[in-house]
Amino acid sequence: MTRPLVALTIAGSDPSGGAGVQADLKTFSALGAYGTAVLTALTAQSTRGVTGVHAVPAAFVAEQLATLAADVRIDAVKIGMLARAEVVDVVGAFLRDWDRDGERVVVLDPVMVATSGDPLLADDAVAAIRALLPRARLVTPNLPEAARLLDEPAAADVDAMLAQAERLRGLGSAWVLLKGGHLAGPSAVDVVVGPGVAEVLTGPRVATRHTHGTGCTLSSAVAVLAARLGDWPAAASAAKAWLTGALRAADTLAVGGGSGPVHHFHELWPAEG
Ligand SMILES: Nc1ncnc2c1ncn2[C@@H]1O[C@H](COP(=O)(O)OP(=O)(O)O)[C@@H](O)[C@H]1O
Ligand SMILES: Cc1ncc(COP(=O)(O)O)c(N)n1
Repeated sequence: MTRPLVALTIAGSDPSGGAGVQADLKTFSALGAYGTAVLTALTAQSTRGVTGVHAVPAAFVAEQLATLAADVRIDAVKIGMLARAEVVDVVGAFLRDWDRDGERVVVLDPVMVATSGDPLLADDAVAAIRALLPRARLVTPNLPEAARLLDEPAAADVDAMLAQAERLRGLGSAWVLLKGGHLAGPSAVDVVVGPGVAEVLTGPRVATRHTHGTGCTLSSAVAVLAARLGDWPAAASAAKAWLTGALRAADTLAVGGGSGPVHHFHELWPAEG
């Protein structure tokens, strides 16, 4: 049997299990990768929203990364909520060392605001995230995050998304997956752009309010699939198709009274009853 890929998430905790590190580890597991995790922040969070954020001291994030990387060979890194500029800088320093040649699988989801609208990144940390972009191979903003990184109004259609994704590449990552989940319409449209590539990924919009953690889940899936397939557009489109399945099965989970999680194990668990 071949050795499973080892994936690392550097992200925050969501106790409700739908987003953050919990979503990332479920995604890695569902896709057949071994999951490791470095915690950057604790949130007090449910499907209804975030009531508090407790950041991990930056020096202790650095210690977690150093201890892990000294022992475990990591095939793919996904970065999510970083909470504060000091933590962003620590992750940048880690990547400078771990990814000296700039050729490893590094996916950065520039998490700024939860689905519920609660802030997950300090206002003064956006500049630090911008400075981290060149350390990632792929960046996966949603529409408000892309607008904030570029200091522009949010894209309102697919042409504007393609143009913004290309401008985001100018900030330093070779590939950008700009997610259009926030655009209304019968489809959920994302775009992926990279060297000589501009693709529109169109999927059906699933009629569910259980979209908590879709961004975390997608970026983790792309990280695993990119390490496996060695191809960013193929990884993005396979990850989106898998996420659509997780959204289709989301209502069966019925976790919490707000915007609940997607079903990460939709391909593995038998239906109950
Ligand atoms: N109702 C839905 N049906 C199908 N796909 C969706 C739906 N909502 C979001 N998506 C997809 O989920 C992913 C995350 O999208 P988005 O909501 O834009 O990001 P975030 O969770 O970071 O805010 C994207 O691939 C998007 O197209
Ligand atoms: C700890 C943590 N990290 C990230 C998100 C963003 O979630 P989404 O994937 O819905 O944008 C979250 N709600 N909580």
